[in-house]
Amino acid sequence: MSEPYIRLSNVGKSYQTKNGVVEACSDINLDIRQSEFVAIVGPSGCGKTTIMKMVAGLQPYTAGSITIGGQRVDKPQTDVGIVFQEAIMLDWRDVLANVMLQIDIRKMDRKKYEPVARDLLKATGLAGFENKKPYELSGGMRQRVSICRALVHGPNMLMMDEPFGALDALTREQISMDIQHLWMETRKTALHITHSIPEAVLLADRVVVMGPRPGRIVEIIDIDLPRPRRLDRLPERFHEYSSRIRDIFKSKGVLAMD
Ligand SMILES: Nc1ncnc2c1ncn2[C@@H]1O[C@H](COP(=O)(O)OP(=O)(O)OP(=O)(O)O)[C@@H](O)[C@H]1O
Repeated sequence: MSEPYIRLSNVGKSYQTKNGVVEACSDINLDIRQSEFVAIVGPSGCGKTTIMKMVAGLQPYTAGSITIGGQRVDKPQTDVGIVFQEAIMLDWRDVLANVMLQIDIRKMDRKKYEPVARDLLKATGLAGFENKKPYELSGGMRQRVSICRALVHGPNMLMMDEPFGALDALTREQISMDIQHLWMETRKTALHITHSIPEAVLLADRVVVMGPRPGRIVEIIDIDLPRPRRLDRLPERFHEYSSRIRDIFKSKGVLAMD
């Protein structure tokens, strides 16, 4: 087993607000190996987004330590692509130019990366849409553009914060499959935040299950299922993993079935 690439040791975060201190998460211990796909699933407000932002260096932590490749995270990380819930796009730029935004902001070589952007658009089913404007796309297509933009500069890490949250169920399913294929091709170290138990089990090597705020890790579950995982042929074990996670949420009072 390879050394951990991302390491969170006793990490905690408290926000200072005008109404006092909000403890978002505490005692977070998590090692993520290179090329591993880790999903974090947990109830609203348990600190999932906070954890992702702290790992990406976008939010300082107030306890513990985070290292990536042995280096302490104390500033925004450049070796990461992030996909947020809402596909934020510049309406005056076409699809290709929105993907290339990442390259422009980082002042990287346009000539070198434009073919990469085109390849990513092709891989996500957007060939032929390069010159469309964002407002001409569906929500799912816009989110695909965001995924391409997150990957175009070739980062080692891909972080996704409920990337399918605003999409309809069918589109969510399709994009989950797209993410799986992209990940299988690129083997980025992936951190995926979701409210959806089946989505976490479908995509991840390990699912981190969090309890309610202040969020703590309740359990980390290895998902031992071969890939590609197909939504139309989910094995019995897929449902067993999902039930196990649901049971954890029930035991923590997050889910009530009766
Ligand atoms: N910038 C901030 N200032 C103050 N409090 C914050 C800030 N960001 C988050 N919080 C609080 O920290 C807690 C955790 O928030 P966070 O967004 O990390 O949770 P989450 O699990 O991602 O939630 P959701 O699933 O609803 O997106 C919440 O109580 C939230 O109100």
